[in-house]
Amino acid sequence: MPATAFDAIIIGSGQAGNPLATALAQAGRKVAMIEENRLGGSCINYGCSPTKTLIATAERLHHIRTSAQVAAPETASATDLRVDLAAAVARKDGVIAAMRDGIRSNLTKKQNNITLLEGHAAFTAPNSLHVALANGRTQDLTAPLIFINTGTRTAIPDVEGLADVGYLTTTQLLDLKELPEHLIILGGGYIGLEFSQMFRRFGSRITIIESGPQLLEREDDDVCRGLQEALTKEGIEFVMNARAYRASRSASGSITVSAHTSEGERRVRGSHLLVATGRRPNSDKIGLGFAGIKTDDKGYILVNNNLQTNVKGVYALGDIHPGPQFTHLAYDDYRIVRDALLHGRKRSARERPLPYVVFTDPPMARIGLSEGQAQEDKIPYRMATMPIRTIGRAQHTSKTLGFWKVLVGKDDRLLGATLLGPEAGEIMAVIQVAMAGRLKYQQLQDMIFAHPIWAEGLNNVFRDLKAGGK
Ligand SMILES: Cc1cc2nc3c(=O)[nH]c(=O)nc-3n(C[C@H](O)[C@H](O)[C@H](O)COP(=O)(O)OP(=O)(O)OC[C@H]3O[C@@H](n4cnc5c(N)ncnc54)[C@H](O)[C@@H]3O)c2cc1C
Ligand SMILES: NC(=O)c1ccc[n+]([C@@H]2O[C@H](COP(=O)([O-])OP(=O)(O)OC[C@H]3O[C@@H](n4cnc5c(N)ncnc54)[C@H](O)[C@@H]3O)[C@@H](O)[C@H]2O)c1
Repeated sequence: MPATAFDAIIIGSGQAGNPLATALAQAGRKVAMIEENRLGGSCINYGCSPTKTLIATAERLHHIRTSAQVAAPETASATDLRVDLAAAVARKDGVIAAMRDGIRSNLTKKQNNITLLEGHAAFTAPNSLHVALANGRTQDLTAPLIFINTGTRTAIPDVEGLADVGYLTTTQLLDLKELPEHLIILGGGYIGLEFSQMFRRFGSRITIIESGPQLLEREDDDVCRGLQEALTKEGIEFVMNARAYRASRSASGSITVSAHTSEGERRVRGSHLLVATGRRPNSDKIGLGFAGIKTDDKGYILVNNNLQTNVKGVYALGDIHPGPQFTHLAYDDYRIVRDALLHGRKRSARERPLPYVVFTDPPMARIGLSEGQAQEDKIPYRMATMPIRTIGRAQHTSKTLGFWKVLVGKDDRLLGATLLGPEAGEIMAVIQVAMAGRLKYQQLQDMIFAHPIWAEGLNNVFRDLKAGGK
């Protein structure tokens, strides 16, 4: 059969691809969207949304268990109260199914006229694709514009025996119906931390094995220490500086992970093992060689500031190109390409703010520079920290763990902030807006915030600014 010609083809129903398909179709382009798994990609099906939905269940359980902290009657002792994991997973499935249905209905809306193909796409030439459809058929397509939005999957580290012990990825853990008795987590990054607290609050014993000297390698030591202390208080165990080299399963079914650590040999035995040591790009099975599309040595597709690959008309959006991996950045990739193609407005993907939040309790949020980065880049700064417990709202709610850390430049404008504490992401957004508006710190210091909200802390956090970097 001859190839079907489109104006634009999108491979992967990710966070950039979905809105781009709609925008291009509404601008009159003939668009095809190809997805091999579930519409909505990782964020909706096995990333952000399912995780945060289950974290909400864990958080509610924690509130009930800790009700005595605010002198409310205790409804059950911490040891008695266990999650109904099957029900929690069913609730999560309902939430994400509704999101997925929303995407399907948008993509298949008659007036959008998007051709939705469910199957695996691979390049056969620079502007041609072959699709192995889920129904067993195949289809060839061509287009002058092709957008690769194929995302990532769990990277599996080189640990002897790992393949044989029946480890879990987050995708599998999110669907588990029976609570692990003791969950070992390989990796203390975003995923390791969020899942550790979720499953701890569900009632599992948790041990995190992390190869680095600190959690969250990009953050300042004091922030990582604060977060580790908070998680340790909830009973999460950490084995740091640990190089896992072997995994084995005993006849009774338990899993043992052996690791060399800075304090000697460690063996951790548990019932389940989650691998959360990073991601790898879904670029290995999409025929990049046939199109001549270049990648870095890890397989991430190289792009210029406008997200164009080295092949004319082919773009790479979202996690598949090198750089930080977040839904809000993938979505911004969509905006960059939409504006360039449909509105003649060019914006660089390199010059954009990078806000992010680790959804632990307390959460950790960051915008702009950390202290470590300011030092590394030799940027002059003044820095102040303020413990959460000094904020009125913290005292009212008994949520006193954490601190805020702010960096100010020579011109009194904000360079960055790292917040560890309740509603950290929301306060970070306030700071982000102040940075976008180029406000000086004194303006936040003197701003009237409603009493008694968390943001009131911004009146005080800059009080003890001191020159940093010495
Ligand atoms: C557990 C977890 C929690 C996360 N939590 C957060 C969070 O709280 N906040 C945040 O900002 N980010 C979070 N992320 C990261 C976030 O999910 C991603 O950054 C985001 O989804 C960007 O994805 P994308 O647009 O690059 O593609 P994706 O959403 O990954 O979509 C890629 C799609 O392409 C499809 N595909 C791949 N190859 C082919 C092919 N050859 N043919 C057809 N289809 C193909 C895949 O099936 C997939 O559906 C989390 C990630 C994980 C794993
Ligand atoms: N809240 C959020 O925004 C959120 C939540 C989850 C995931 N994500 C995204 O997903 C990405 C992947 O998350 P992740 O946690 O898998 O990766 P990560 O890169 O954040 O963390 C991986 C951790 O594993 C450690 N590690 C690597 N190899 C190891 C080994 N062999 N043994 C023990 N530890 C090892 C690393 O030192 C690192 O601390 C993140 O970078 C983030 O972009 C975001």
